[in-house]
Amino acid sequence: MTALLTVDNVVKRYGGLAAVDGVSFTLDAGGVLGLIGPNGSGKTTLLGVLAGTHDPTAGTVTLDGRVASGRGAHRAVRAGIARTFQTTRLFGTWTLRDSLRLARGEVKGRTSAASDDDIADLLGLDGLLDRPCGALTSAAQRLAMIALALATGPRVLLLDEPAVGMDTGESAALAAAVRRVADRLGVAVVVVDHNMHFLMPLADRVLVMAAGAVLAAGTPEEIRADEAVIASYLGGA
Ligand SMILES: Nc1ncnc2c1ncn2[C@@H]1O[C@H](COP(=O)(O)OP(=O)(O)OP(=O)(O)O)[C@@H](O)[C@H]1O
Repeated sequence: MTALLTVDNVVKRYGGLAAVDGVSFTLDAGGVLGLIGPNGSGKTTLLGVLAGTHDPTAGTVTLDGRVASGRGAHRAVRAGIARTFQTTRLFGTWTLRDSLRLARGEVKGRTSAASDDDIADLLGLDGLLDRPCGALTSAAQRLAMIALALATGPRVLLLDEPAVGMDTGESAALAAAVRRVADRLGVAVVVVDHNMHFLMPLADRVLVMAAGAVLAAGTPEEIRADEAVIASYLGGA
């Protein structure tokens, strides 16, 4: 079986600095890849290349065999790659339902087959569709950002620190929601987060970055036992 997403030797340079330095991995439909590493190791830059906002200096990202990288964010979303950001971006006075309508109309020729109610159900936001986004808790606002990304009908979902600021219960609910999205919609998920209690039980595989390169890749169990990873990043986590 060919992978849904193939990242092949991606490099992103800023002058003399290789923020991403030859990263390769594949991801199947319904798979969840955790992306971890110290501050400045290149995780956000790599997400930017996947999302089309950053042109790679070298290498390619292909979705179902078609090159998706280096063509801008809009074309990446149209191809089926959607992302969320570290900060929430919602109109406070708009309801979640109105926001979903806007998100569905944003990408010509691409919308989710799942209804607003289906998306809300998957994410544990049922009952909140008609509330103004500004009245939602910050955890619900983070889930609402994922709902907007899902409204564009992505095949690949990129999540940039979705659990930041969440307590243990909230991050466990988020992990369960992301798992449902992967399992039921068959969406491939790449998730960056520093919260190992959230990420390790959620991810099928984990990629550890250090200074732009891949330090280690494997199952969460393999990564937890990897001495180089423990020394450089995980410590006692
Ligand atoms: N636009 C830019 N111009 C120059 N250097 C940049 C730019 N964006 C990122 N960098 C540098 O690239 C490296 C990787 O940064 P990046 O933000 O991708 O790391 P990160 O792993 O996401 O960090 P964090 O965990 O803090 O979010 C850092 O050294 C950063 O300073």
